[in-house]
Formats: sequence, structure tokens, C-alpha cells
Amino acid sequence: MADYLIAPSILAADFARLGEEVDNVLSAGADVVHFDVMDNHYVPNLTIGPMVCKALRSYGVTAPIDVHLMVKPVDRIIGDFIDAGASYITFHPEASEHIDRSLAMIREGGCKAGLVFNPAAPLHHMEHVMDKLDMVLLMSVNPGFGGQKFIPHTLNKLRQARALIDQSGFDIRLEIDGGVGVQNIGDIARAGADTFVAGSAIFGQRDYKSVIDAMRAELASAR
Ligand SMILES: O=C(CO)[C@H](O)[C@H](O)COP(=O)(O)O
Repeated sequence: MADYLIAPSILAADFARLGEEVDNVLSAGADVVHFDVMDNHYVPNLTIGPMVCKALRSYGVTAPIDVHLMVKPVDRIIGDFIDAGASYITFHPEASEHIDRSLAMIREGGCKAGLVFNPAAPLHHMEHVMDKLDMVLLMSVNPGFGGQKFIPHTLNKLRQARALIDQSGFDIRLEIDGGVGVQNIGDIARAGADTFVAGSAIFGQRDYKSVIDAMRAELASAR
């Protein structure tokens, strides 16, 4: 089993102080910066683009930046995020005309590639591209907004995705996003996730370190 990674979603950060917020959450023990890109078309919200990713790199952020594209179409923006310093780029299969090609573009650009599945989206799209995946991200809320409740049936889907990944023999991270907090992270890990996106649970507290420490304690007992 891969190491557990905690990936705070900057969607819930104070955007007026974004560089400082990212520094603070990384100093508090986070592993990865989760970067939500929304286009007001694929999802009903509008957030940040490659300029902000590039600005974080110029500011000095060296941690992996995990870019989740909630954008349709995806191909036009992939190159901009590669140039902006993204580490992971993930997209929704229904937002790509040619899934295999989009994944290949990401990897050819030197980034890690992943597919994202909404709560009601079937997993079958991953089966034919296992060799091109570094990450599978399961949404445990409908995408577009932070602060929503974890949808419980995602736990079964995590078990299914974990089985598919393990059967494939490829080194693919299994990430979960939406409504993740100290209270449910242990159950989520036991269902097979190894990478945990949390926005409001972390940035909604004053002391990021105590939340991340509490998450790590839950994860340690889930092993
Ligand atoms: O992608 C997202 C929404 O589309 C967010 O990353 C996700 O919802 C995390 O926020 P929270 O932890 O507050 O639920």
C-alpha cells in the first residue's frame, strides 16, 4: 500500500493571502496542494487557472501541485498547466473527446495523469487506460463547491476502484475528494483511498497542524 498523502484543497483557503496560506498548510504537515479549476460550464462555479498555479511556483512552492480540472473541453488547457508547473493533472472522462489522447498529453508534458469520477459516474472508463494512469480521483460530492457532505456510497466505489487498481498491477494513487474530515478519514482509508483532499476541514480551522495531526492519527490506526 502506498504512503498516505494529505492534500488540502485551496478552494477553501483565503485567496487574498494564497501564498501564505499554502506555506502555512505545508508547514503544518500537508503533502500536496490540491488545486481546483472550475470553468462555470462543466461545473456551476468559476475559480482559478494556470496563472495562479504559476504564481505559486514563482512564490516558492515546491510541493506537488495536484490540478483537478473541472473544465470542458480539457485539452486546450492541459498545456497551460504543464507550463505553469502542475505536478498532477486530472480530468473527468466526460469532459474529454479522446481520453487516451488527453492522458498521453499530460504524461508527455512531464506531469502525472489521472481520471476523476463523479459520485454517479461509472468506473469503466479507467479499465482501458490503466497503463496511462498515475491517479484515480473519486469525487465524494458533486463537484463545484467546497463544504458539502460526504456521499456514503462512495465507500463502496472506493472498494471497487481499489480492486481494479490492485488487479491491474500498476502504481496508481487512489484519491478521494469532498466532505473528508477527521471523523471519516479512517473509514475512507480502510475502503482503499491513499490520497485525501480536504478543504473546509483544514482551512476552516485556525490551527491547520492540529487537524492534519488528527487526520494522521486516524490514518495510522486505519493501517
Ligand atoms: O473539488 C472540490 C469541489 O468540487 C473540492 O476540492 C472539495 O469539495 C473539497 O472541499 P471540502 O473538503 O470542503 O468538501
